[in-house]
Amino acid sequence: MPYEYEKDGAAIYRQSFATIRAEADLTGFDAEAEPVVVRMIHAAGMVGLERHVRMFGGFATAARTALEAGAPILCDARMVSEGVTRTRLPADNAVICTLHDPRVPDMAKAAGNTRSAIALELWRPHLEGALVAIGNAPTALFHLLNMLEDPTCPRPAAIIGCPVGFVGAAESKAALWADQPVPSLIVDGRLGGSAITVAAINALASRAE
Ligand SMILES: C/C1=C2N=C(/C=C3N=C(/C(C)=C4\N[C@@](C)([C@@H]5N=C1[C@](C)(CCC(=O)O)[C@H]5CC(=O)O)[C@@](C)(CC(=O)O)[C@@H]4CCC(=O)O)[C@@](C)(CC(=O)O)[C@@H]\3CCC(=O)O)C(C)(C)[C@@H]/2CCC(=O)O
Repeated sequence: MPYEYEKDGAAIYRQSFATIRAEADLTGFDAEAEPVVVRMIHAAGMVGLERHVRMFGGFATAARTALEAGAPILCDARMVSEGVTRTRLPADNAVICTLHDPRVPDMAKAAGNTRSAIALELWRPHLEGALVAIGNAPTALFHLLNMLEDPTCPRPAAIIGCPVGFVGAAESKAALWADQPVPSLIVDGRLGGSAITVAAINALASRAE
C-alpha cells in the first residue's frame, strides 16, 4: 500500500507557515521582521525559536534596503552561501564566501586563528554596505567585531549573527548585542546554524511569502 503524502511544494510551504503563525508567539515582531522569524522557525522546525531571536537598529528594514540597493551578501561558510535562493534576490546580489580561498590556510596559520575568522580579512573590499551572514563560526563573528573596532574598517549595512555551538557561540553573540555596531539579528545562546541563517537571508531577499 503506497504512502499518501502532500506532493505540492507550494502547498507544503503554505501549510508550514500557517502552522507556525498559529503556534508561535510573533507579537514582538513588526511587519518587516515577522516573515524573517517565521522562515527561521520553518528551517529549524522549532516553534519557540522566536523567544531567542533578537534584532536591533531596525535590522530587517536596513538589511532589505541594502539588498534592494544591490549590496553583496558575505557568508562565513559555504553551507550558508550555497543556501541562498538566487532567484529571490532583488538585485542579482553577489553572494560571497571567502572561506575556501586558497590563501586562507596559510593566512590562518600565520595569524594563529581559524580559517573561518581569517577568511574575513578577504571581505574588506566588499564590506562597505554589505549584508553579513555568520551562521556557523563563532570565531568569525568575534573577528568581525574586532575588525569593526577600527574606525577605518568599512562598515556593513547589517549583520545576521547566528553562529552555533558550545565554544564561543553564546559569547560572540552577546558581544554583538553589547557592541551594536550596525543593525543586527542574533539568536541568543548556543542555538544558531547555517540553515536558519540562510532562511533569514531568503526571507529578507523577497517580500512575497
Ligand atoms: C569549531 C568549528 C565548529 N563547527 C561547527 C559546526 C559545524 N561545522 C560544520 C562544517 C562542515 C564546517 N565547519 C568549519 C567552519 C570548521 N568548524 C569549526 C572550525 C574548526 C572553527 C570555527 C570556529 O570555531 O569559529 C572551522 C574550521 C576553521 O578553521 O575555521 C569547516 C570549514 C570545517 C571544514 O570542513 O573544513 C566546515 C564549513 C564548510 C563550509 O560550509 O564552507 C558542520 C556541518 C559539522 C560537521 O562537519 O560535523 C556543522 C554545521 C553547523 C551549521 O549549521 O553551520 C560548530 C558547532 C559551529 C563549531 C564551533 C563551536 C563549537 O562549539 O565547537
